[in-house]
Amino acid sequence: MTDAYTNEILTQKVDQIVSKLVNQPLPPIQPPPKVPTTSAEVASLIDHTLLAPASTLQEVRNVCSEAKKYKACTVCVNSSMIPIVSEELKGSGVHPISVVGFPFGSANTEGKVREAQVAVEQGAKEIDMVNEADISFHFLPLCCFPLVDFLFHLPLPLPLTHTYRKWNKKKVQNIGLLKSGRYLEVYNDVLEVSKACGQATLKVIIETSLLTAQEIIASSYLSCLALQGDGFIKTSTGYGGGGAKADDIRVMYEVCQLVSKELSLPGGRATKVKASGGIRSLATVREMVQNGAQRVGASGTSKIISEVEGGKVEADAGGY
Ligand SMILES: O=C[C@H](O)COP(=O)(O)O
Repeated sequence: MTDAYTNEILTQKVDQIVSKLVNQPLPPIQPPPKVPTTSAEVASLIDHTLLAPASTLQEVRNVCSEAKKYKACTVCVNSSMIPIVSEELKGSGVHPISVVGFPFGSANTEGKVREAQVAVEQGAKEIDMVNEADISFHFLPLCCFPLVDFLFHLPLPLPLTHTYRKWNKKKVQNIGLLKSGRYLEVYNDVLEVSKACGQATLKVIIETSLLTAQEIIASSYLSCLALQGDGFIKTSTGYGGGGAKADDIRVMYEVCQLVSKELSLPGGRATKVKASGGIRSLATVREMVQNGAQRVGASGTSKIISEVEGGKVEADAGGY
């Protein structure tokens, strides 16, 4: 936990960056990122992923073999599979990744911390955690005083609180309960897991498909503040009903750059962006990179690599 921020401070900071970025078309990144062309370049960006709940040990072994064959960056699996993946990848230069709090992010922080610690002890070199996907976007000044906000949300048959609740529900951008202290919770959720990761790289999945444009900015911002220029923010679990979109990647990249400036990080060090969810073609990989992604999560790596090797660039069939 940190005493650097309070909910009020974070609410003000989130409101500022949201009003700066939301619905503002962003220019292409300058200088343009290098777009991968060879299979080695594409593979070096890819976290080869197998997160299906019914994945067998043999399927996990197959994914490890494919990743070694392609020279993928990593293999991304559920935490229970880390021991076998660490064994399969030993000495290969391909790193094991464990997801944490997957796929909904609604596990408590203590549970995510412990899951990350064990996965790192068992060989995970990167952790992909799911952040609190349900953040609420406060519009009303009353929300800045959590106690008042809490009292007003009690289901009391009072016209004033009833009106406030109705209005707030309309105002609240997101599903899920309006809970006071939410921004601080989201921030501390990432901070505590990042401490547990030690030298392992932490990526924070914000589940863009569940969030409004404002919330994508807010969740990216809170995660970047906690990551302090390290690690990645990542679009999707692949289980949230939608996947990576170029516009989302671009704005996430912009948030990473703005936080780097806000924290005056040396050499402009900034948290990176990982695109994941529904990426099934080389064209989509390239589009994500052009918009700021420096890592791609995909279960369809074989198809993407065969496109590169076969020289055939298929139109994107769309991942969802
Ligand atoms: O980390 C999440 C996965 O990369 C989702 O990817 P997928 O839609 O290619 O299965």
